[in-house]
Amino acid sequence: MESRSLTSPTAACTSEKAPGFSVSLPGFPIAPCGARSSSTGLRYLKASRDARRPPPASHPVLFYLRCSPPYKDRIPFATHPSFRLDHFYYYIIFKDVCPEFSRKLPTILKERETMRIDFNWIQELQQKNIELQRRVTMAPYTSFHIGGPAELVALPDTADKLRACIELARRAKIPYRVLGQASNVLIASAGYPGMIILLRSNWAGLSREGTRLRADAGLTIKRLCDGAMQAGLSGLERLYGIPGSVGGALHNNSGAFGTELSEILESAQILVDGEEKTFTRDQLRFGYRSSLLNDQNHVLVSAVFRLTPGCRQEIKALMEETMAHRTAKQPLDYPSAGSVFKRPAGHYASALIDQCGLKGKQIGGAQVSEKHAGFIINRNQASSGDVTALVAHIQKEVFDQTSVVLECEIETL
Ligand SMILES: NC(=O)C1=CN([C@@H]2O[C@H](COP(=O)(O)OP(=O)(O)OC[C@H]3O[C@@H](n4cnc5c(N)ncnc54)[C@H](OP(=O)(O)O)[C@@H]3O)[C@@H](O)[C@H]2O)C=CC1
Ligand SMILES: C=C(O[C@H]1[C@H](O)[C@@H](CO)O[C@H](OP(=O)(O)OP(=O)(O)OC[C@H]2O[C@@H](n3ccc(=O)[nH]c3=O)[C@H](O)[C@@H]2O)[C@@H]1NC(C)=O)C(=O)O
Repeated sequence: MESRSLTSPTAACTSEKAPGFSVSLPGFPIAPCGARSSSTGLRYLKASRDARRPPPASHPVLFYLRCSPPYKDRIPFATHPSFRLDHFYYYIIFKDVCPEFSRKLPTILKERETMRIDFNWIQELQQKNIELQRRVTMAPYTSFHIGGPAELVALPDTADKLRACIELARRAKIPYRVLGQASNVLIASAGYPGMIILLRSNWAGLSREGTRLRADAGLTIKRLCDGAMQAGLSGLERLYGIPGSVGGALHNNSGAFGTELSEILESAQILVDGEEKTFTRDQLRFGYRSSLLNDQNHVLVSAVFRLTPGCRQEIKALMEETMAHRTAKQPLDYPSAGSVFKRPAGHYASALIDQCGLKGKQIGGAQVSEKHAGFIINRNQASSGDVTALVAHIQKEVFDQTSVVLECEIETL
């Protein structure tokens, strides 16, 4: 009975990405998240991060652990001060498959009672006056309106603070992501087990130097375009309406209507392993929806765009035309993350999806837009699972019917 209950969830475990840290209890090394320990003979199930319910009474659960503080009082043992706060997963350990652990647990708990809970990393950030929020539901921060709680959201407003967030996350082995407008990401409904560093209005300066504009990474593309228009500077008209930030847009070399943002980039200030460096456009190795910023060690701080003098009225008119075109073609009245798939060589993903008869296809609350097949819209309280199931369905159908592999443009966290 118990071994049956272990079988299928184990498969689910292995399919999940290992976030790069592990739980360790003295004397009982537990394998990194997403894997099963066999060398110690300790078998365990890494439960869904959604698993906030106590396990059913029929399960001989010895130990049910989730280490992040907000829920620890709901879960037996997790309240025990012996567990470090450097991991965020639930572990269900079954008594029968782990008699040795069961026997040693009281000793382990006693040993660890003397250990200090490691809140230090959060305190260190607080001491630097970095704005922090705990257990933030991410859905309202995303263009998809999907996403469960992130353990920590940090809103640094200086380069030193940004550096401190990244350094601490690395030192404490906490997963982290730098996000802008979160318009190109799908955040798991179960939440993000680490720190989201948000660069938004806290990081959104814009200044003019002749025909150049210097923009901070968190500035929205809309504000950048508005700034250019007001300064009578041309070059950004076709990018008007792109929903992201300068950082996110350069990260994936965003483009629309035949223009890519990188085309007008002159240089960029980038944090590389804690050190701020200046990169020229060529050094950033821009490609279709890719750049050097795809490497997580490179975080854009600010960018300088070289524009050309133009007529303010004409620039404004072209921006309005671009926006009207977008509104006519794209389902902007529903939450989405824009194009879900990159254009495969020689094809348009949207056209292939359309040809395969997938417009309107719905799984749960997620639907292939009837207006533009390249978009998945959050039609009705979609979960991240609805979206990923629909993505998989589209990829399979398109491959079966056309032999073309569709690669995701959106990033899943
Ligand atoms: N053309 C269109 O109509 C649409 C286009 N998009 C595109 O997606 C872009 C996403 O922008 P945005 O919403 O702000 O991005 P997101 O917040 O969605 O982040 C997307 C990725 O960009 C990276 N990123 C964000 N900020 C930085 C930074 N300062 N330095 C380095 N990497 C960064 C992150 O990488 P990591 O995880 O490694 O930290 C993240 O994975 C838009 O600007 C647009 O280009 C989206 C929707 C529609
Ligand atoms: C929305 C995004 O960017 C968009 C950008 O707004 C638009 C406009 O320039 O061009 C790209 O979309 P796209 O590849 O779907 O381009 P579109 O011009 O809209 O459509 C391409 C082709 O597919 C056809 N098409 C489109 C939608 C549809 O339902 N059916 C269909 O057959 C169109 O007729 C056209 O012949 C960008 N996407 C990618 C992955 O390159 C984004 O990156 O998130």
